[in-house]
Parts: sequence; structure tokens; C-alpha cells
Amino acid sequence: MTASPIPASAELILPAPAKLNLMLHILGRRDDGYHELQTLFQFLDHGDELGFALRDDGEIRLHTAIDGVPHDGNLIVRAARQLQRQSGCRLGADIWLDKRLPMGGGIGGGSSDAATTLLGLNHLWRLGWDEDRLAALGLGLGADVPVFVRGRAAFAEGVGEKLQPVELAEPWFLVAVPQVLVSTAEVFNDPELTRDTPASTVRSLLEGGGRNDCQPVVEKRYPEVRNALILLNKFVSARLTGTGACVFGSFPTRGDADKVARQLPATLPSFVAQGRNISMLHRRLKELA
Ligand SMILES: C[C@@](CO)(OP(=O)(O)O)[C@H](O)COP(=O)(O)OP(=O)(O)OC[C@H]1O[C@@H](n2ccc(N)nc2=O)[C@H](O)[C@@H]1O
Ligand SMILES: Nc1ncnc2c1ncn2[C@@H]1O[C@H](COP(=O)(O)OP(=O)(O)O)[C@@H](O)[C@H]1O
Repeated sequence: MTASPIPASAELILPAPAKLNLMLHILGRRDDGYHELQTLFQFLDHGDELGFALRDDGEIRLHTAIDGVPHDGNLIVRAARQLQRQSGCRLGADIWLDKRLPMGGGIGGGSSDAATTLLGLNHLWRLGWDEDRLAALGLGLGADVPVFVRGRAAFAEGVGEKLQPVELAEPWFLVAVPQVLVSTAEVFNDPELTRDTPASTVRSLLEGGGRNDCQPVVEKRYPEVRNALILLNKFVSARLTGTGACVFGSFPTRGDADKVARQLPATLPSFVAQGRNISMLHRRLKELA
């Protein structure tokens, strides 16, 4: 195991949990190209970790580089700068990231990092912004940021911003990570994508009705994802999360999930985590309040 890049000088350390889309229906396409969705979000007790320390010179410095993402393009830096600008805050921050979540995996790592940054700096800079304001700012950074800001498992509509909290079972998930980066924009632009699924009631979806409309397109474009689904389906009913690449199956106990994980080939990394209706970020912030 490698050492965490977060130094002892960090004043605040917060989790940035992953999410799963337990189902994802695409109902239509808006004039701006974005798609109307229905999806169920649940958090996992596994994620990245961020460290924060105050700077009084107003600079925002992320000290951990991510391959392929320039400093100023990182959602953490973009979130921090937006919050600083919109709040008129003169303080800055040093930020460190322990990146544990695969990128482009459909488990929301970048969006979760952005939400943790918004909530972390709101706390550190003592801004006193409420969740509505932070979620509205977050939506400008990405469709998935608001659910992480609110931290409650939710049924989402619109482009993912109309959120209704839901109580879900909290099983254990085995999440397999095909070694390929799926482009969300490419999947949404595919002419073969199903875009006309009729709206369902939240009740029927909570009862297990539902699928991921992106799955056929992702399986067609990315053989690595198709193979992962074939492998996992030998043990459990497996599904894609978001636009992939990760695929998951649920189990009643950690032991059951671990047992299947041990049988997957080394070419298909995986992790086991529990589904949570309240995110680890919000649990931690509550302890700090
Ligand atoms: C579809 C989901 C489900 O959770 O997929 P994942 O990214 O998590 O796999 C998300 O809502 C994605 O959210 P996020 O990753 O924040 O997407 P954004 O950066 O806002 O958008 C990336 C691109 O995806 C397309 N897009 C995204 C969301 C949406 N409702 N309709 C779209 O058409 C747009 O082409 C956009 O340019
Ligand atoms: N802090 C960050 N963590 C991960 N990805 C980031 C981050 N900042 C910007 N990105 C960019 O966002 C893209 C999507 O990230 P990610 O949230 O991991 O995937 P997904 O939306 O599929 O779950 C990445 O491929 C990367 O280019």
C-alpha cells in the first residue's frame, strides 16, 4: 500500500465517496444537447480523500497531480475558485488529494471531489452557505455534483439535479473496474442510444424495475466492459453504473462479495464496498459540527 499524499499539516481531511447509479433511464434529449434522465443514486463507503489547509494569500493550490488533468482543469481547483469568486472570500487553500477511485468509471470520483471541496472550503472559510446554494454552484461544474453536495441517496430527474431522497437497502457491492476510460459525452452522442424510455414512478423503480439505458451502447463500444459483464454475470446479476466503465453486482454480506472478487481474473480489478444512504462526507461533517 502506498503512503497517503495528504501531509500532517492538513487542517481538515474529508472523504469523497463514490456513487452507483442503481438504474439509469434516458427519457429524452433537451435543446441544449443534455439528456433528461431518471436514475437512482446510492453512495459507497469507499472513495477518495481530500486534505485542506488555509492560505491567507488567496491562492488555490492543489498539490497532487492527476495524469491527463491539468491543475486548473481539475474539478477540485475549479470548484474552489468558483466558490471563492462567488462568495468574495479573500482566503485561499492548499489542497491534497488521495485518489483511490478509478477515473471515467461512472462512480463519480471527479464530481465527488468537487462536492467535497465545496463543503470543505465552506467549512474552512466559514462561509455559512447552505446546501441549496452549494448544490446550485455544483451543478455548473457537472450534472452529478449536486447529489454529492446533498449527501443523501436519491431518485434523480432532469439532468440529475432534481433530487428526491430515498431509503434503499444497503447491500454490499462488488464493483469491477474494466481497464478502459469511457467518455460520457461519446456515449450520450451515440446515435444508437435509447432516448425514449417512458417515465416510471419512483415506486416501481424502488421495487427493482429498471435498467441502464447506456449499457448496450457502452458494451458495443468497449469490449472490456462487455467482457467484465459476462464474467460478473456468472456469479450475480451485473449492471453498468452511469456511463461506465464500472460494473457492479449486489450481495447480502461482505463475505459473499469478497468470495466472488477472489474469483475474478487479475486483469479485472475490483473492490467491495457497502451501499450507504447517507454519504461518508456528511457523516464526517456532522461529527465536526
Ligand atoms: C450520466 C451520468 C450518471 O451519473 O454519468 P456518469 O458520468 O456518472 O457515468 C452523469 O449524470 C453524468 O454527469 P457528469 O459526469 O457530471 O456529466 P457532465 O460533465 O455534466 O457532462 C458530460 C457530457 O455528458 C453529456 N450529458 C451529461 C449528462 C446528461 N444528463 N446528459 C448529457 O447529455 C453531455 O454531452 C456532457 O457534455
Ligand atoms: N478531481 C478529479 N478526479 C477525477 N477526474 C477529474 C477530476 N478533475 C477533472 N477530472 C476529469 O473528469 C473526467 C471524469 O471523471 P470521473 O468523475 O472520474 O468519471 P465519471 O464521471 O465517469 O464517474 C476525468 O476523465 C478527468 O478528465
